[in-house]
Amino acid sequence: MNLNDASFEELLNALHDGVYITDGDGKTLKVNQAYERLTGLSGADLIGRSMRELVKEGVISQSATLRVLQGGRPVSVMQSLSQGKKLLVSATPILDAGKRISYVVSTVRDMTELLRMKHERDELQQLKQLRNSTAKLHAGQRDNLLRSPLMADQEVSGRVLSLARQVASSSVKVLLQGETGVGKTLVAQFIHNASPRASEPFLALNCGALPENLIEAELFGYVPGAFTGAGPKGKRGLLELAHHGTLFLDEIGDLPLPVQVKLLKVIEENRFIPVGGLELKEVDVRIISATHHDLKQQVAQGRFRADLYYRLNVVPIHIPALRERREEIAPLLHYYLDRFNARYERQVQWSLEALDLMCDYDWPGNIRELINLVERLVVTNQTGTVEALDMPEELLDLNPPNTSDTGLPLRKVLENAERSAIRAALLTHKTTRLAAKALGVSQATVVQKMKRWEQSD
Ligand SMILES: Nc1ncnc2c1ncn2[C@@H]1O[C@H](COP(=O)(O)OP(=O)(O)OP(=O)(O)O)[C@@H](O)[C@H]1O
Repeated sequence: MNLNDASFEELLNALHDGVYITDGDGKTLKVNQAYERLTGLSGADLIGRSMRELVKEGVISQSATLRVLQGGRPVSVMQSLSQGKKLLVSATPILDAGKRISYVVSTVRDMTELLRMKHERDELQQLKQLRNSTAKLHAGQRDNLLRSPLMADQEVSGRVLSLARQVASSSVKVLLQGETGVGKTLVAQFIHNASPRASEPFLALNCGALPENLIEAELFGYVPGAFTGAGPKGKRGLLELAHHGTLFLDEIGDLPLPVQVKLLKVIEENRFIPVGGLELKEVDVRIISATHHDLKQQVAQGRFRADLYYRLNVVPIHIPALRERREEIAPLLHYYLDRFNARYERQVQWSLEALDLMCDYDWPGNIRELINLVERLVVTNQTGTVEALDMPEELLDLNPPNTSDTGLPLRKVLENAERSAIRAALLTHKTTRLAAKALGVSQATVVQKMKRWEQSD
């Protein structure tokens, strides 16, 4: 077929991709209409012109044709046009009988749409990962807990959960206060799940876990090249990813002051500018924050902005420490024993002595500490029953001895007397609980002393 043939021309113009044909010296012979449309260049200005000249004049930025003429092999290059279009140019040499290049045929494909779709897919992936990492925070127990929140029938937790349910329906800002491990994240997620935003993302950020610049990048996102090390594609911030949903800001008391200023602005205006960007982004995000600090005290010390404190603290919910709701310890112990028995296919039980000790303990790490201990006791148990003596040191050390008088002969005498009294009581009553009762001391005291003797013997 002749290149100037009308039907060849028609065929070229029917193609969706652009086509650019040169001869073996790089002189332009043909371009199709799709090429003109994609590049905005006119065939009339190109035909007959040498590719070298066109590149020199800046009409074409990167020429795949010239590379083919130099290397003799097919080449693909990505061209960026000033309107933001991205074109994939693939050039192929056509050889004559003497293996010399007689034509170079380039096809030009608009990748803008495809790249946009890929970018969207990447962002979706990023969002999914964020959701997963948030969900993973609670080791898979969260969903069940949220559907039928445990301890809802207990006085203290019942009060917390009913307040949480009340505030769920509006987007009012809630500040959750309580020690580590009391269930702040769980309550935040419970509020989200009971709210009209339930089907939208729930994303969490621990403000104490990252340095200032990274917190900013996480919250507000950044544009490409915003700072050294910024990804080439930029990144959407949690505020944008949580659009229509809920953003849970844990350890808000650790938020650096400059970021507090920016967050206040977002709360007041519902919009923000990503790091290094110029464009304002509008967002609709419910913010729930949490802290184990006394934020009011931090305000007084100038470490937390008063205006932000009042904005975030519209409804304060205090979640008491586990030792302030002791009646919940035993139900939690049974609940998590069942969970870990099922997970590890065990049938471990609590002895009454062990249960007593755990119910007397103060649990400084609250429910998280309780969960970890139950898991450890289930996994390491050999006999099917967790006994008082299986308890870790910190649970037994309820009445630490006054070490200043160790070594006194009188102490030794008393210790020996105690030892024989306890041994006798144990022989008679069989369990530490009953022996302690008979001796008029707490079970913990008996267990603690036995353990210490065991170690010193
Ligand atoms: N009422 C409850 N019933 C059962 N498990 C609970 C309950 N409340 C919290 N938990 C569990 O206790 C663990 C700690 O809870 P959570 O992470 O919500 O505490 P937190 O106060 O957010 O802790 P931190 O301040 O350290 O982030 C989680 O595994 C959670 O599922």
